[in-house]
Amino acid sequence: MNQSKEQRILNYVLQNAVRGDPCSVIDAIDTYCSQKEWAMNVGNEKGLILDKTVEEINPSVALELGTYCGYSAVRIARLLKAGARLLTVEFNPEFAAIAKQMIEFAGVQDKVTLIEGPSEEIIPQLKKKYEVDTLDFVFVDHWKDRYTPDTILLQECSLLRKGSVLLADNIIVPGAPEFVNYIRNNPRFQCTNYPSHLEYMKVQDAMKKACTLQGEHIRST
Ligand SMILES: O=C(NCCCOCn1ccc2cnccc21)c1cc(-c2ccc(F)cc2)cc(O)c1O
Ligand SMILES: [Mg+2]
Repeated sequence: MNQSKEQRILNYVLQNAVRGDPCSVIDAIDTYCSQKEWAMNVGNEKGLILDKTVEEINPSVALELGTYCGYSAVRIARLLKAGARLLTVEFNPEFAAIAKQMIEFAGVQDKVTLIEGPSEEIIPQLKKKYEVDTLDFVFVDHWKDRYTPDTILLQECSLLRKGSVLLADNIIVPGAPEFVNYIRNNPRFQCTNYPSHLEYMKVQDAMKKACTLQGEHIRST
């Protein structure tokens, strides 16, 4: 049975990166995916936008929707302060298995909880099963038609507070038009656009940051 692309990416990292060195893992994935086989990691250009957003927020509790091979989980986790944690959700079991090995090789496993399953099932479990109060940061990078329903679900589950920040990948390619429409017209969010390029390509893409202006509050009247 021949190997999957994701297995080849992991093998390349195991042979070319340094165990316990997250930056070498990130660089190895970017090298492989720009020279050998394209893959849907956020990549280095958008990765720098992700880094700056994480450093700005310095989150204690972060959520990622869409782990894939673990590239952005490693990117986020390497920047987290002692005691801070990242919960990352992956729907595809094969991808989750690859990501688990990637995260462990990078040495960030103590900061990362990898959860396998659909976001619409996992999000309502975060408070009770995963002992989350509210989320400081959410990186949204899963099915593009789930960006809006899951942003609504996060609010319904009282997981967003005043100041919680969402960062969404792929605003242009593959695109998340209904999310752009939803978040732009929602007074609860303050948005910022970050034009960039599709990972490893010269194609235009963008990320959108949405800051929550008001969290869960008792509805007056
Ligand atoms: O599709 C993409 N990502 C999503 C993966 C599935 O996510 C499924 N998934 C992961 C957790 C999770 C939790 N609940 C439900 C579904 C859940 C994605 C696609 C492209 C892309 C751009 C150009 C192309 F020609 C082809 C592809 C680029 C990206 O950066 C992406 O992120
Ligand atoms: Mg993406």
